[in-house]
Amino acid sequence: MTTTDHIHIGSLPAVRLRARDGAQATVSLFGAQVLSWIPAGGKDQLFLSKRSALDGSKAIRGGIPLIFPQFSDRGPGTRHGFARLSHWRRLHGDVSGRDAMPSALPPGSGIAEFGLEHGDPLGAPWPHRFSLRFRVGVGADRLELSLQVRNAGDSVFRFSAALHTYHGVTDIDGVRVDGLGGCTFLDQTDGGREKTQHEALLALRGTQDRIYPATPDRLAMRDDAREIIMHQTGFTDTVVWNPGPAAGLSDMADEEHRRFVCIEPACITPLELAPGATWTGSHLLVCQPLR
Ligand SMILES: O=P(O)(O)OC[C@H]1O[C@@H](O)[C@H](O)[C@@H](O)[C@@H]1O
Repeated sequence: MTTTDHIHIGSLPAVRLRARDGAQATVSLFGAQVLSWIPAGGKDQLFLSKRSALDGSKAIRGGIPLIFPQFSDRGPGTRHGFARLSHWRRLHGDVSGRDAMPSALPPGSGIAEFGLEHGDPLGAPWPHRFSLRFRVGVGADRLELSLQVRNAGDSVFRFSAALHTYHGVTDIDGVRVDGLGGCTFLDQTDGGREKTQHEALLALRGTQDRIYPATPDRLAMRDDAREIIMHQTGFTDTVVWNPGPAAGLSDMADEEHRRFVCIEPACITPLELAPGATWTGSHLLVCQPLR
């Protein structure tokens, strides 16, 4: 049986989805942020900082923050957009067939959909009429995420979007990212300079903040215990971020930077959306234990 429990994480209302095979995901309504993903028979794959605010006073540090409509400080609005700071609604009804992407989830998966519209409190400062739908599905070894952006107004708007996934790892030194060899990237730690990644496997050393435009739609992240295969559609770019030891983030404990790497499917250069048009970006994560 699939179940959905309404729970609280800190003081934030959240939904826990449980698939028939025991796989589960927890999604905070604050930000529609996935905070935990446990594949069937496995353990949590996501990092959540011990020092994260969990009361809606600021963005949650960990899980999968949903970035919209601005990436980082690349625009006049809220850093990384208002979606991660907004209170979303759980949408009811049949959500299984609505998505543009064919689902790779097995029968008996847990699925829920969340919505945010213009006019919702924090969306108000953005002067465009929009409708966001975020679908989360979990089952077996996989987590499937799909973000739909609709222009509900009568003029074109531009937006960026990303799924800022914090992959939990045993230790950052043992992490390798596969699939970005030969790709160019903008090195955010070096004034945004364009460089090429010559090595086939990316090792994470010190501070890393890279935007890879036009990435392959399949990447993999490996640490000592498992491999996470990532597929993205709609999202054209990938961001790889780890703050390193010197970042001094107030919502992260000492040494916690060693426990995650962010690999983010993204559209950094703003996309244009015509009135009535819809854009969909999807992300599929598959967890494979290493033998
Ligand atoms: O601290 P924030 O706002 O969650 O941002 C975290 C990081 O997010 C990454 O996506 C950016 O590339 C980094 O530059 C940024 O530091």
